[in-house]
Amino acid sequence: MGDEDWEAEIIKPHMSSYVPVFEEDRYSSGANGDTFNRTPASSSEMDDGPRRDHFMRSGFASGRSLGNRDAGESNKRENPSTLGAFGVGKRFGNKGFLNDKFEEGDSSGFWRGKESNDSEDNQTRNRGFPRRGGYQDGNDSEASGPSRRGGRGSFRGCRGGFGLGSPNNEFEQREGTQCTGGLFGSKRPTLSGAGNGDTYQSRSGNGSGRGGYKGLNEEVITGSGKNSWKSEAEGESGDTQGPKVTYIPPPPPEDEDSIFAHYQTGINFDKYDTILVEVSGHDAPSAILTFEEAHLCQTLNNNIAKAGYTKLTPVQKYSIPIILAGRDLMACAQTGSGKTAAFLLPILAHMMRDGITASRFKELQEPECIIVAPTRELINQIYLEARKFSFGTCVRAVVIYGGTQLGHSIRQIIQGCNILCATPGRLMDIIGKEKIGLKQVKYLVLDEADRMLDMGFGPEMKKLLSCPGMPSKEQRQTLMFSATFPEEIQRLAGEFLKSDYLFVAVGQVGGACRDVQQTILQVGQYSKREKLVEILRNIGDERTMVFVETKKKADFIATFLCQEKISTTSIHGDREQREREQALGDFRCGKCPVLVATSVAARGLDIENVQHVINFDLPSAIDEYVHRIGRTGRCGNIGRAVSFFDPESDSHIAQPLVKVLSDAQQDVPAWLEEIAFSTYVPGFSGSTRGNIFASVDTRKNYQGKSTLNTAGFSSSQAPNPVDDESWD
Ligand SMILES: Nc1ncnc2c1ncn2[C@@H]1O[C@H](COP(=O)(O)OP(=O)(O)OP(=O)(O)O)[C@@H](O)[C@H]1O
Repeated sequence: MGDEDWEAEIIKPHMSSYVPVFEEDRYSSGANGDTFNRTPASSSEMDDGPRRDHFMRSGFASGRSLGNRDAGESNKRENPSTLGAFGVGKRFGNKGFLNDKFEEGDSSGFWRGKESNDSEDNQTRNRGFPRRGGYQDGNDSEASGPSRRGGRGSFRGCRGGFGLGSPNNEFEQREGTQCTGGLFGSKRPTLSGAGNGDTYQSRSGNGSGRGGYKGLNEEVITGSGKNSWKSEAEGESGDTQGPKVTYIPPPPPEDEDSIFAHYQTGINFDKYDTILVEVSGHDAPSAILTFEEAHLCQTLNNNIAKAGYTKLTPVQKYSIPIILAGRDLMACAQTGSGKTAAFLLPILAHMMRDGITASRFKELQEPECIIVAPTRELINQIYLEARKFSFGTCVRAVVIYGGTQLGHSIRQIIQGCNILCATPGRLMDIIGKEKIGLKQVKYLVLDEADRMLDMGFGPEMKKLLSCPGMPSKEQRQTLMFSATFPEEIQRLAGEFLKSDYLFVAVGQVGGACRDVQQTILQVGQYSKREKLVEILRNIGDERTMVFVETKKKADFIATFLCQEKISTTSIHGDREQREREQALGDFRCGKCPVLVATSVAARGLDIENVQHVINFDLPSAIDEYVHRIGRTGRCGNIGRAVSFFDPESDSHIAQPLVKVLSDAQQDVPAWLEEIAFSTYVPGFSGSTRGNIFASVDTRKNYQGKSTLNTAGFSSSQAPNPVDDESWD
């Protein structure tokens, strides 16, 4: 299918065939083995350069060499300090790219209207304005950073934007209505996309394009429209304009086998011990080497054993004693290395020690612990972990998130709630409904903390902390975890933490997991689909996540792959929650071995046996790249990530990408280095949100020393006192 077909494809969505799954007559290459193409970029991978005009788009074969003669070569990086060479700043033959740049939506209208970026980060604002035919306007990037195609800078003004009246929450707030007090006084519909006129909404439901979805557990009711900034509560309870969400997620299985189901650690699990760990801040407790040293209660130890954990990961060795000692913590460790248990286990241990009694049925629940995460699927996963580790105790964990019936969330809570796992929008709604009181909160956890504090969720987090009853930071324990921690976000985080918080960095802050073999292929946008199909056919049935930059593209690529008889499903923010969960379920169980996803699935998701990640589109920010490829290569298992690099649109990421590859001791293609040189920016940060390569606790810029150790050996602490003034 040529690119000229894109518009036709999208304007006539495959309503009957969507959700795009082909189970029968499913393509099988028979290549279940290790047939993945790891050959460095060959000339055929290079000849997909930008086309001079639209006519040239027909047919994928008419590629043009980009003049990067060394594209077929790659350099094995032994020395991670490649970046020192960026000062050369020489230019290679890439400048022609710009001259015949093709604007993707020019003829199709698919991405027309660049100012109208409706990234999920931005939806709050964009949905405040009338839109027409969802496929004709705007870039619908879900990128967590500013969109690179057209949307660039569109919300830069929000940077560090605490206090802005216009929350830009990426995935969560989109479900509700809000912002009336902000820059954009309009409301958004409660159901994603439903009611905004997006023509393809109908694909998922009964064909009615406007608020027409009515699924098994859902109905759409138009509310009356009372003004309030609050996002979901009113929307879902019908107080405001917009449809009411009545989806009730199925309860998770209750049997012990399902609760403790887990996958095996991989061959590189023991190599975690060789990773350097840096602890900064003063009086850090020593790391522990074994679970026994944590002196957890018997029930917890039983649960740990049933979960298949026999050995601590580095982030657990350091974080568990720190949390047990009652200290605030910011911890940064590579994707898939066990951060969830690193905070859950000591919190549960404290709760058991404190003799938490089962909270009984009452209208207002006062949880001792609140955990927030940026996406619904992730918070649900954290909840399942909390349920697993608290099995057999009287600690009750509850999960609430957007896209589900508000009444269902309330019913879950009033049955008793010690640990509340929530997405921010739903949490604020429930607090607003006075179903949750904050007075008893002793532990506040921000998972994916850099995301939770950036311009998307930062304002919501601020609101949470200023809610009546929320204990001050001196009276609660605040814990932040992520695989990436841009400097700028670290500074913001200081506001939430006690001044003597500890910072644990396992390996390089913001570094990619070394168990993921990374390959970067130079592929022009019009050759991407062909290349994708080629790779997926080689992969066979191995589980693969394909990341694209926009929701519409996710639909399109999923449909395209189904047409190619590759069993595929998709997850993105314009899908109903029920569909999202179904898609994830189908992917998890292997029914659909290919999941096309936007950034909504980039962080935190822990899915067994994901062997490949393909970046069909590279993200706009390098931290996003690190999280995406971290969906594979988890817990010591080996994974592979292939990224299509289109010089026309991706050169901005070349430099940080080279650094991530070098640091992870991956091959760096010569052509990528050339592009990185030619786009050299002095003092580059690698992220739209500051330097993700903060190799250390940013306080060290002010205070001096920290401690460096390999995991498992306790550190000698002699750091200087923190400059309180900088943080409070
Ligand atoms: N000590 C351990 N022994 C065995 N398995 C473990 C251990 N710790 C964690 N795991 C498992 O490793 C997997 C990854 O853990 P987890 O999801 O907590 O990683 P993460 O560091 O939070 O990743 P991400 O940065 O992607 O969010 C999970 O399946 C978890 O159950």
